[in-house]
Amino acid sequence: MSEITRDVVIVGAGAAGLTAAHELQKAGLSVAVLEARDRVGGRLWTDTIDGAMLEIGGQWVSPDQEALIDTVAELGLETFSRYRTGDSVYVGPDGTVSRFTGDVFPVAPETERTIAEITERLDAMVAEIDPDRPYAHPRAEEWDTISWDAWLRAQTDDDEAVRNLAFATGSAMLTKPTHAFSLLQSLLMAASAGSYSNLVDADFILDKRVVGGLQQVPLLLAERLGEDVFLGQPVRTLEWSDAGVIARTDGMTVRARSAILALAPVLYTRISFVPALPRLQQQMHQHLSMGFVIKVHAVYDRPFWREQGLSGTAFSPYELSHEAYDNTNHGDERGTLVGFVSDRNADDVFRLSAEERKERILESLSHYYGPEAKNPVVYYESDWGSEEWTRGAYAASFDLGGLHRYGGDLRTPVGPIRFACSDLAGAGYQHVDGAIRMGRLVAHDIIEGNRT
Ligand SMILES: Cc1cc2nc3c(=O)[nH]c(=O)nc-3n(C[C@H](O)[C@H](O)[C@H](O)COP(=O)(O)OP(=O)(O)OC[C@H]3O[C@@H](n4cnc5c(N)ncnc54)[C@H](O)[C@@H]3O)c2cc1C
Repeated sequence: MSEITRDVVIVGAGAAGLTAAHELQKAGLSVAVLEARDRVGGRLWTDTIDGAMLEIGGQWVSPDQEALIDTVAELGLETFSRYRTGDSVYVGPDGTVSRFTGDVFPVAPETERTIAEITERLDAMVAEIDPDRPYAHPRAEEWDTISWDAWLRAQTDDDEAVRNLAFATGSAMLTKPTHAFSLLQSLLMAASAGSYSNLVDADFILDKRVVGGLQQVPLLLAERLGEDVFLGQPVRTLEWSDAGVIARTDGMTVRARSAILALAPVLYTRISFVPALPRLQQQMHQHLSMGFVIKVHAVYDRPFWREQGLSGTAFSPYELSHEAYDNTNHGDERGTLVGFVSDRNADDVFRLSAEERKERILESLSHYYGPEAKNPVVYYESDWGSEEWTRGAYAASFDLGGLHRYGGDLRTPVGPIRFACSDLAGAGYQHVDGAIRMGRLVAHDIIEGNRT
């Protein structure tokens, strides 16, 4: 059992924790980062599976994600654009496959008009939301007590319009059924990316990737921190008082003046707090839950869809894989498709055998790209729901009514304990950018506190 003393102990070596640690160290404070897994990066994980480099976790960088863009540049990493030459594909309610360009789905003119009108309304509402304080909007309570689905259905009885509008923040982002979260939560998701229109624009939100993989961000940050990062050290107990904290793992004890909890909020309950966290936090944390999505990787000997003039971008709220993209690695001759199976669809396919699940998912991809999609040379499903130290994907959000009730308290420190995670962010919410912003924010709070 080793025992060390530092200024700050950071629990979790994801993008948020490592950013915080790095900022604190630059300011001259000593840190220890305790990580449960035997690797750094958390929800960033680049690995080689059957000879193919895959982004098992987060990968895309969009132009509004300035904190991530700065970090990527500062670490000397290069980016490349997602392949997007050619037509996108949309599968309609009766299974009809249509090609289109731009970000307007090829639906009937009346449905298109309805989608455009509601999008305009949503953009206006999103413009009024401060992503750091969505709960402060004068209509926060009203908007937080109606589900995203119910609000959309109150705007129009055009089911195809509702499904297309719903999935941008539903299956594609919060990855929960649209009856399970509020309109306000949906507006926050959009506000965190600048507007609802930005969120539905795949060319914006899924713009660039990092050559060699996004996990290099945490790997390089950890390299700078050197021996201050301790792997395989799940924090079991956190004793706290005004005098400081004592974090205990199975093999280590770290005494520090402050602690940063840089883990998904659904995992706070895995730590025994001594004394217990205040009533408010104990209640609030129960109203946050993880979304659930399977990220499916299918690698082919060549990007065959490009030969048919397809960009690889494909959408359908009626398909098992509601969206899919060309995810070919930089400079790779092989072609990779990435598809996503979200919320209840993910539940359903995980009830099948692995073989049946693969068959169903590839069948869905073949509706977009043709029968060749059924025969990848490498097939892999990112299954974050089974990861003990994450328990879902992409991130956590409040259940219906939780955001206006608890949002204002989410980041409030408890004694010497601060909270940082992408799931608590405003701008960049649920994204790596948000994790970096939160890491910087809590680090600067501690640095400022030290000066006064
Ligand atoms: C499949 C998938 C695809 C995604 N795609 C994108 C994308 O394209 N672009 C994008 O920007 N974002 C994407 N995201 C989201 C993004 O990856 C996350 O928002 C971000 O990486 C979260 O960083 P974090 O540091 O806040 O949390 P995490 O990465 O979850 O880090 C928390 C760390 O804490 C550790 N930990 C937990 N409990 C303990 C404990 N008791 N003791 C010690 N350590 C503990 C965990 O092991 C983990 O390493 C995706 C996520 C997933 C899962």
